[in-house]
Amino acid sequence: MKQIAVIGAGSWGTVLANVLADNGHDVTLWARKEEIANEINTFHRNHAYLVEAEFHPNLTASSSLEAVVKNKEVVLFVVPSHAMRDMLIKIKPYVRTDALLIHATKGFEQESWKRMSEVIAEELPEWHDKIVVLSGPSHAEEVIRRSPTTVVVASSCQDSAELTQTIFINSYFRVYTNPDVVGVEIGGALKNIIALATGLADGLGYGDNARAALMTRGLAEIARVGSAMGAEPITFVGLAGVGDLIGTCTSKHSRNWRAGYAISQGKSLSEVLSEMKMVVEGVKTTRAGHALKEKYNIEMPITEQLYAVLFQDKDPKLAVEDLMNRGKTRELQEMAQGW
Ligand SMILES: NC(=O)C1=CN([C@@H]2O[C@H](COP(=O)(O)OP(=O)(O)OC[C@H]3O[C@@H](n4cnc5c(N)ncnc54)[C@H](O)[C@@H]3O)[C@@H](O)[C@H]2O)C=CC1
Ligand SMILES: O=C(CO)COP(=O)(O)O
Repeated sequence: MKQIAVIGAGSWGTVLANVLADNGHDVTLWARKEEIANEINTFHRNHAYLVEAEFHPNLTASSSLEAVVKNKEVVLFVVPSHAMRDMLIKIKPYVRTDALLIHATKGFEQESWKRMSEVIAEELPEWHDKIVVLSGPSHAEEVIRRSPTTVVVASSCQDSAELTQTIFINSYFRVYTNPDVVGVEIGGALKNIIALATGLADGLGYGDNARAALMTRGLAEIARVGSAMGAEPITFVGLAGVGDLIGTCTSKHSRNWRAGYAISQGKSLSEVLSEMKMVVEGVKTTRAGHALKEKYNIEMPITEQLYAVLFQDKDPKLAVEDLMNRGKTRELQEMAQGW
């Protein structure tokens, strides 16, 4: 049994905390709002994020970072990417020197375009080679029902990856290890761009062929930029790549898919974001993907078109036309750039 702190009481943080509590660990969840902590402690519920779920009684919550993090053997970060650095700065004084650090955030830091483990390593350098990332096709709404789910945990430290696997794995939550931190983080983050694009295409009524095209050609983009950034290409055919693309681009649970769908129905990006109570990482990640494409001089046509739709008012139908009318391409030669 481990003493575990979970930072972030949104949908994913709460559900991961509940998996750990199911596994017999003593789990304390940090909630930004005191009323959410009180609701979890009193009613074992967090209705703002998970309407019907009732949590394991071993799961308690607090809005005091010090109380949550101090003396904990494991600290799990599940805040949106834009909040990661700020949270790290705040918890730094309380983290035990031998704590296992895990994050489950899918995104990049804005402007620096750093991966989340790079941000953690900058703020907590003693952990630079031991950080673990948890990713894969895992919608909170299904994990809370204990529906069979598979995820991957990546770390350059095999012991840390295996310890994370051991504390999370159970009969509904199967955990694989992978040493490729870069690939797992990039796959998990960039699939949100493709999920947004798929929501748009579905909303425009383009159908199954277009969705399959976006997912497959999206994977090629992810593999190309991922390889350039040092990922193992084979990771992208695993859970953090193909797995999460399928899970997100075909799911109505996906906030990214739903945001894309809403934009296809004529809503502006700011309307969509203000109506959605939960984080839509793919919007900021489209900016990151666009910047990475420039930095590594890589072709990412879907990312480029989505960027134009989201931030330059391009008509989504015209974006699809432009994708379809690109120059002729040789599939194998082009795919080989990523694999
Ligand atoms: N919801 C899901 O099914 C999954 C989510 N993820 C990833 O997990 C991360 C968190 O997502 P969710 O829990 O779904 O988001 P959410 O929108 O449900 O909750 C976000 C949480 O972060 C807190 N928060 C927001 N801004 C903050 C700030 N500036 N400082 C501190 N706390 C802040 C909110 O109060 C809330 O508790 C994202 O990177 C997401 O991509 C990954 C896999 C599955
Ligand atoms: O990453 C996720 C599932 O694996 C969650 O995706 P959304 O943020 O689009 O809901």
